[in-house]
Amino acid sequence: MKYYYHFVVNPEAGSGRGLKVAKKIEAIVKKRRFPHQFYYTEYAGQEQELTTSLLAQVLLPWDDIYRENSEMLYPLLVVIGGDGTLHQVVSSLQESEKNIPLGYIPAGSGNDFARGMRLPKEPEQVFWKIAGTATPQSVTIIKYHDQIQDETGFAINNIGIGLDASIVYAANHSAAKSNLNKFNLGSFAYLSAVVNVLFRQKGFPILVETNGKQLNFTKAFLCTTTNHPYFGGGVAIAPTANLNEDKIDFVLVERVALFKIFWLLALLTRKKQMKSRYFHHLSTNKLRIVSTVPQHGQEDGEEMGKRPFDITMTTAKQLIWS
Ligand SMILES: Nc1ncnc2c1ncn2[C@@H]1O[C@H](COP(=O)(O)OP(=O)(O)OP(=O)(O)O)[C@@H](O)[C@H]1O
Repeated sequence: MKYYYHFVVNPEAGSGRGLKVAKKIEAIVKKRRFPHQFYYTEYAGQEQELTTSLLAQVLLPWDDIYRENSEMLYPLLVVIGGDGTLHQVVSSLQESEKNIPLGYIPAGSGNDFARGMRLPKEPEQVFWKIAGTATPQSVTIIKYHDQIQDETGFAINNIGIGLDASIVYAANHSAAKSNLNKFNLGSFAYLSAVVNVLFRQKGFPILVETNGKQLNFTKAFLCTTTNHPYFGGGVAIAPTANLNEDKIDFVLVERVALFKIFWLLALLTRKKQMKSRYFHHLSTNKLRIVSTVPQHGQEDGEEMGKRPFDITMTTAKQLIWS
């Protein structure tokens, strides 16, 4: 089996890193004469449109038969971009219910999914790993349904209600981001949003249901469901989570006095957060979270809006060429 590579690229990911990575990969596939085509997005959300048209025209569901067929030119979708781009493409693939695999070459600023997958750092190495793979691996992602909005979706990293989502919102809407992005200092906007929100985010009541048990928290602060350890650009919030297990991990941190939050952050940097009694963690394959007080939500770093939630999360499977 050989591949016809279909590269969907967000050139803007990682403040322009997407384009640089795509050019490196283009040099390889041209030199080696690998059949390929590049599709560059020109605006946010176009990656979904491109995926939908590739689904209709060229992509084929994976079947082990292809592996045996040396004459076969299998159409392989490869995403070059950050977590947000990957989120959009995977959502389109999942909605199609066609069991389509994809390769992923990270080029964002956070790259949490790539960390969870333990992909090599250099894009060329990631490409050669894809090119040398004969069969995709099945990884666990999150499927959700929100009862209130009757909305279904998928996440490749995490879904958060509360602190992390407020940070995403604040960073996206901060004056610092729009002024500083052109100098490549988006991370300053992120840091200032973190500090700002840490001071302002209040505790909120939340109900969690899993395995027939109900847990009530009166002062939730950070409430995140994840399928691998990392969030927020490399913070190992759930160190024991694993993409290859049919489980999702739920993490809740209670609102406590500010000095205790800084203590918790210090524990977090050493992956010792489990020691705190304000840190709660569980691993499951089905979870319902109810927040009647409107809170910001985020899915893979994309805003879900400020709203009440009654959200049920289960595991889903995505084939990754790696
Ligand atoms: N050509 C484009 N111009 C502007 N935005 C785009 C374009 N193509 C895609 N997008 C949008 O950019 C957003 C962010 O992309 P992405 O997450 O891949 O990059 P990033 O934020 O730099 O990386 P990370 O999420 O890993 O930190 C996504 O919502 C995506 O839909």
